[in-house]
Amino acid sequence: MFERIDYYAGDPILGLMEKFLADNNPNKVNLGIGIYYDENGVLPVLDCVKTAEQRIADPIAPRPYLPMAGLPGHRKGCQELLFGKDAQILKDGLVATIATIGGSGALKVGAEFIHDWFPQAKCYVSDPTWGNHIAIFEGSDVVVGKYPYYDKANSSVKFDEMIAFFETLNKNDVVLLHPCCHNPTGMDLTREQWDTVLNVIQARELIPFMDIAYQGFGEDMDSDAYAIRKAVDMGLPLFVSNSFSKNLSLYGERVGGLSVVCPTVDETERVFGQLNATVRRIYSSPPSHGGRVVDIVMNDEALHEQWVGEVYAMRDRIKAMRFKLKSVLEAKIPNRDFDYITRQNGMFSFTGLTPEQVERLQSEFGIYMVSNSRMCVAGLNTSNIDYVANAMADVLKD
Ligand SMILES: Cc1[nH+]cc(COP(=O)(O)O)c(/C=N/[C@@H](CC(=O)O)C(=O)O)c1O
Repeated sequence: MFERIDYYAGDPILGLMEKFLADNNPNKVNLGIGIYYDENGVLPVLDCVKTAEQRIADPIAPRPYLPMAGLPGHRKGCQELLFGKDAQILKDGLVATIATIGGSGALKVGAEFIHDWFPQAKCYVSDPTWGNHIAIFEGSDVVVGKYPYYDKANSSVKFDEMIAFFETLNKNDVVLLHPCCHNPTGMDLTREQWDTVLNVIQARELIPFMDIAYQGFGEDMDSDAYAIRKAVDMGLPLFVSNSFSKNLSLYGERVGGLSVVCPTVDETERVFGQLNATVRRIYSSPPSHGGRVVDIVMNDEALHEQWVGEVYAMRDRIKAMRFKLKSVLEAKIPNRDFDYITRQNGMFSFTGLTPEQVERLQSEFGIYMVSNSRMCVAGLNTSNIDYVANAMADVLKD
């Protein structure tokens, strides 16, 4: 009956987690999946979340279905985080926002929407990008292409090639963009470059789809949303998927959002309705527990302020690890350029190690990176960074 079903090769990121957990090496270090670990190598529960959880736990409340679009407070939290608390488009009711099952759920609903209502549209992702971008859009029968993005030789962005490529695209083609903290390269665009990108998108009448999964880990909450808000200022139609997995450290609660900025209130109503219809036919409604945590933290002024401070503390620890790793590697291999480590932004560093070198780190040292050489810098801490740097120096020297 099922003998013709293909074996699943596993996910290059999630599969790595399983291998890491099964590894008995006492010195093993997990630099694979994009998860923030604290200085003690522990996945934190944020203090603002602890308070929210206590409010949810007492008094304990029933767990009815949520609306298809999720809790209004979750949706409002997404909108104010992405567009700014006083954004005119929010006052004018021009944003259709649903709470989703993480950023992945947001991308899936967005991909289904594009397939259903823009059937001729192709979706172009950066080369390289987060692998699941391709799987999610292809899984919704959207044709996926790649736009030039990362220059491995110079650890930089192929900006001119990227723009030239966008100039060849057709009206309503979707371009999937990382507003900050690019995954997997960590290489972000400057504000001037974003302005140029958005001008080309406007001129070619492309559809920008911005996936922001690390807001607050780059510069700050508002700066990290520059591209989003600039697109709004330009009056562009815009899709934004966001994730609270990393910046609320709520990975397993599956909380995110999908927002669509529309030209008129009528179009907003139409889009919002179809987003709801799409949710209903995929997973019906989002999870309530995580949604309530988001609602409480995002809408309680004191908790929101505490949350921002906790995100910036995570951001700053990652930045400190970048500088430390760079200095240790420079000391060990003086003739090699490690500037990329501190030029890159957010949770990831694209180390440029070869697949063989990545494999040696794993097999000989128990250090896990994604096979494309992406390192989750948040897995580093003062206890393991010398071990990691020494191992990297060893494999780089041979
Ligand atoms: C750019 C991006 N977008 C969306 C997601 C999905 O987030 P979620 O809210 O958990 O559904 C992730 C997760 N990335 C990390 C984990 C994963 O691969 O699922 C990663 O790149 O390691 C991203 O890196």
